[in-house]
Amino acid sequence: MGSTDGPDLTGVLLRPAGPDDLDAVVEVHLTSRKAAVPAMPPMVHPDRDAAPYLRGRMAAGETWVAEVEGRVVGYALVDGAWLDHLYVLPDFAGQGIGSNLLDLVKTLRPGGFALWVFESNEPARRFYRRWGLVELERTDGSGNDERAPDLRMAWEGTDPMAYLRTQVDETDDDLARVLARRAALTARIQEHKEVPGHEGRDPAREAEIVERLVATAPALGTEGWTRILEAVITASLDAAERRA
Ligand SMILES: O=C(O)C(=O)C[C@]1(C(=O)O)C=C[C@@H](O)C=C1
Repeated sequence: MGSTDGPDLTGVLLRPAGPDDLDAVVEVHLTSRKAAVPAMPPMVHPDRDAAPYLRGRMAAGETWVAEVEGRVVGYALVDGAWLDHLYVLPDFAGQGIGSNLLDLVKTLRPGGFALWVFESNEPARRFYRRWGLVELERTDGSGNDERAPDLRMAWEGTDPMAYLRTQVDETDDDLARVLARRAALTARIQEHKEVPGHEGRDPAREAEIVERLVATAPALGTEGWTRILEAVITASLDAAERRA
């Protein structure tokens, strides 16, 4: 202990990882990840993939290790505004090492950060909630390798409004790209319709679309999705007519 490399929050040394730490990080990752089953779904990639994967992740982001008596027992990997990994060896769990790593990440990212946690991983969700993270978004798991429902949790940083507004802005940028793509398709469809444009609207087709939207994202409800689709289709048909 007593190194000046990084904060020493509880007598456990936290220090930035170097290339020589790869093997130890892989060991912590595999051991902790496997011990977390069944709270986490079983790993879908073979153990031999862990080293090249983690080498790449470590090169892209910042990794800090927790060391006890010269042994790496935990690590946190941050990339941009994402906490990609936070693992502590099971034998060293419950000693505050995870919360020390999390505290460190808060000092590294005072503007806030997010992470993905499996919905089934109650212990991890409880841990993050306890240290002030909030659940921002749920997915059905179709976007992760394990195909298991997960949640985006965030620490909203020292200025939560600024963090959340940045998140809204990024989401609006995504939305704009998706809606432009959709509007272009609506415009193309009009070229193939006997009665194109507003006059040729198809209420049955629109009801089907609403049903799918509700199934994909129930939070906004049938009423909400009906209004949104109405606005999207109206604006798209207007744009198609202006272009025609
Ligand atoms: O599918 C069609 O018939 C379309 O014209 C496309 C579209 C849409 O944008 O989704 C637009 C208007 C119709 O009422 C239904 C759907």
